[in-house]
Amino acid sequence: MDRSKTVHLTVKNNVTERACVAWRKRFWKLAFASLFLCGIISYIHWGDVQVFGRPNVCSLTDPEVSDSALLNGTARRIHVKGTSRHLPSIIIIGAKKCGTRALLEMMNLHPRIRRTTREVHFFDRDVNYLNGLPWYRKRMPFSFPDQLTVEKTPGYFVSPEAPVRIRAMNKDVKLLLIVRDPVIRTISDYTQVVMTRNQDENDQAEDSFPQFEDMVFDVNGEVDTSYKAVRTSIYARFFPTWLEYFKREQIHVVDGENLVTNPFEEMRRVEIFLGVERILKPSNFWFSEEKGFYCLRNENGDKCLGPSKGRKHPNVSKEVVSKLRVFYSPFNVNFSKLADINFTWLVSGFYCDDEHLKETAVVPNTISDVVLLVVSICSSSLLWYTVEKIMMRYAAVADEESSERFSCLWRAIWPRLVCFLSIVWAVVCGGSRIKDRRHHWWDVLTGAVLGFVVAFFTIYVDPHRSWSHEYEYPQKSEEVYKELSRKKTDDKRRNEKELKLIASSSSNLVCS
Ligand SMILES: Nc1ncnc2c1ncn2[C@@H]1O[C@H](COP(=O)(O)OS(=O)(=O)O)[C@@H](OP(=O)(O)O)[C@H]1O
Repeated sequence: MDRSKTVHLTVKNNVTERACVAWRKRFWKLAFASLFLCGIISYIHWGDVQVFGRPNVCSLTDPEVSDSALLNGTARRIHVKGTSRHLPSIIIIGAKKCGTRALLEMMNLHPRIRRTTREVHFFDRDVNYLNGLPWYRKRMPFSFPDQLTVEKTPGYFVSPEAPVRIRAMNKDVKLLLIVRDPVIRTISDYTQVVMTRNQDENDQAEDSFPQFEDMVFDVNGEVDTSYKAVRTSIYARFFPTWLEYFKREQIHVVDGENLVTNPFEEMRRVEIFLGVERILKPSNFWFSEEKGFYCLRNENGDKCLGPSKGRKHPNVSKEVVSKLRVFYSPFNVNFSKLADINFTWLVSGFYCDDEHLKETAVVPNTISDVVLLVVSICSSSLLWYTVEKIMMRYAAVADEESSERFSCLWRAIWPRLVCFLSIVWAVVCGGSRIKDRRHHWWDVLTGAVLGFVVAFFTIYVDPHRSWSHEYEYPQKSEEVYKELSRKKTDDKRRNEKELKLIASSSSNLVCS
């Protein structure tokens, strides 16, 4: 009897095992299919493809100047029926020499956006501001009601009055701030002044103007913060005022360095921030070897920025550059924290090839980062351990109930589903942190490695688990099955005995 029971149990276990394999296969098929579907949906949503509700670019014409006119520089003001001037709902506030013109022209490629051609200086110059909003509106381009007007004046960023004045006009306005490596920005600012001065003084020799070093350092050799070109690059000094008047979500910070090397990526972020259709494509940007920068392209032709954009910078010695980098380093870290962004060049990028700068680099929030790390490791291990215990318990219950489906669900499907969803969640979180520039990809990769190590040890310390990814407890379930069948046989015997007893006592009764 024992032998026949064992055979029966082995067959039963094999059947359960086979059913579980089928369920497992089904699960993976379903998981991969849903992952594939998610991939397609996110590609359509985030990628270069916009299948649903893609507006017809050709039907949206520039109401004021045709693109071809803009591209060949013969723009004339044409007032198309149904258009009017609107106060801007988007303003590029700066910073000067960070690529504000490039950003504006790239935005203008979008049919939903109309831009002013000139800097208006309304909010930073009293003489203009006193003219009132009607004066300001007159300087705006004609646009259709569904189009957004954008204005750029880099001087706003450093103006103490501009934030409060802009808020008084429209507290919901969307602001764009473009920043680049502060040292390069300072050199660019200096170059512009030198060039303009030399042009004004009938093209005198370049060295008639003080050298860069003489401008940025005072007589003691310290960085001269009274020099405007130096001051403007201290982004952390001006940004807090903007945060006083506007919510952080209202200000989009554009990476000026990335706009030079990867304009499509930066413009995609701008489109997302503005909530306009994603229309710009990589083909809207082409690299001009002659200019050394990306130029713009639309169906009407090509356009590069003028000669005042992308000027040749003077040679600045490595020592001067290093000294300036040390000076800007704490301000950069501060700005990075305030804006909650992490441009690689802003906090760490340039320290790599500069040995002595590595020592002076500010490491932000080291202690709180370590505490956070320990807390997160402990909590995730504990959570995982608890989840696994619950699943083990249910697997045992399922075994006891000897329900094949239930057993498969807890032993084969459920743990895999939890695992799979956790990994998908981690990947999506990591990806979005990189995308939003909250983390560098290197941080996310390190986090992932750390996660795997912690997961391995969590599993390793559990005495009931092996590193086999199998949530099956063969000895346990075998024992459970044996116990169960023993109990069943005993019950059956007891029943039979009781029945016999009842039968004999009832026959006795009848006979008597
Ligand atoms: N695509 C493209 N073409 C040309 N130039 C580009 C481009 N993208 C960014 N840049 C950089 O923009 C810098 C000028 O910045 P701004 O337009 O903000 O200058 S200004 O404040 O309006 O004077 C300018 O600085 P300089 O190189 O010092 O001239 C450029 O480096």
